[in-house]
Amino acid sequence: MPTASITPPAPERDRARDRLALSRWLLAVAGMIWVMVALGGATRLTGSGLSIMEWAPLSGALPPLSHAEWQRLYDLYRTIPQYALVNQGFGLEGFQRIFWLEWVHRLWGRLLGLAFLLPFLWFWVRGRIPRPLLPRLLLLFVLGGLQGAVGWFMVASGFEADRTAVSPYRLVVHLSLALLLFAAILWTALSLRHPAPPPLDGMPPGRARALRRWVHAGAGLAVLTMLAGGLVAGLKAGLDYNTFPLMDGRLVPEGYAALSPFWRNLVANIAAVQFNHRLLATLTGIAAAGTAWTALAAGLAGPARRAVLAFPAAVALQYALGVATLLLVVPAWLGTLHQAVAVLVLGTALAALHALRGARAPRLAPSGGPEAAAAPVR
Ligand code: HEM
Repeated sequence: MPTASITPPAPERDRARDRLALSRWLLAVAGMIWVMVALGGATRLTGSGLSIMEWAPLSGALPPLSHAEWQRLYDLYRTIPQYALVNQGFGLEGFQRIFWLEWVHRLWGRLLGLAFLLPFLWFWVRGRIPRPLLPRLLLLFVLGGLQGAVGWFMVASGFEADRTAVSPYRLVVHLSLALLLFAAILWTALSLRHPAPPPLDGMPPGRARALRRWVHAGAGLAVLTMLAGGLVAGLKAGLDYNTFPLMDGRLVPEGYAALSPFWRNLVANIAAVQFNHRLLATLTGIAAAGTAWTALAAGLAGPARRAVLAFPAAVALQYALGVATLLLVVPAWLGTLHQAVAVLVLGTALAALHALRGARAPRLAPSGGPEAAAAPVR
């Protein structure tokens, strides 16, 4: 196994260059995760997710190359309830239509693994990865592999008797791990690129801390909204109550507490799950508005201003997309867009928090200087 001792440690002045190169690589990986989430949404919404009934991490990289192989996969698919209950008799052509998206989704996952592993090994062998960063990168790689396994665990739930879709809970786990990976990789990339927080010019410390609290609240609420959104998607709850803001003429739907014990409503009751998603989204919107108001009123300027204001803008867009998705009864393209923009919301929240690190601690070395380049990656 290669070690950092193969190449002598990079001289001090090269560290900033290494950090930039590492950050570019990780940003590209984060971008690929974003595409992966969008592909996952499209796969789910076009009913393609259960079309490949085998987990073959290596040999599955090749699509079926002969008629016999297509027929074999189609015959396998015909054994599951989704075929009998949803796609009965749609023929080999119909099967091929749903096959490709799932195949591309899995292929993209393999490419993502390579886009992480190969540059990682290259940087490592050349001694360009700061030592404290190594365990984090290794952990991220393991988590990425785990995500593949969780994906299969989720898909396998869709083959069970009487099921025509995957388990909503496994879907939420799969979505959560994707968001966690995206967040960790983006944060690491930002910390490599900007080891020191940007100055919060002209902002009194009290105001800066208040702003940071708003963004924190907004980011936490946005994450909860996303998890609730995963349940809405998993239970296909977007196909009911297609009015806004009322649900069946009421602000809180009548069947909110229909299940017993009560906690089951939070995860298994379509009315409650959809209402909770709307409520959390609205609270996220309020925190985002508070963020924008505080930043503008305090006259936040420079790069921190751009980073902070991008968050409320992304939330506003996502809110509007959510309402449109609901009113139009979840067309696949719009549902996919809503899922993809959720990642944008998370990304902008993290970028805003990253830009506001200076609000919680005294400033470190000036951005880009040698001391900054040697700073630990947080
Ligand atoms: C901050 C605002 C919002 C965020 C971050 C957000 C996030 C999400 C996420 C992550 C999903 C799940 C995607 C998946 O796992 O497949 C989702 C699904 C959904 N959201 Fe939102 N959402 C927001 C606002 C809204 C609003 C305001 C509405 C409607 C009133 C809405 C309606 C829906 C619907 C109907 C689905 C299910 C779509 C499907 O089946 O693909 N969302 N949302």
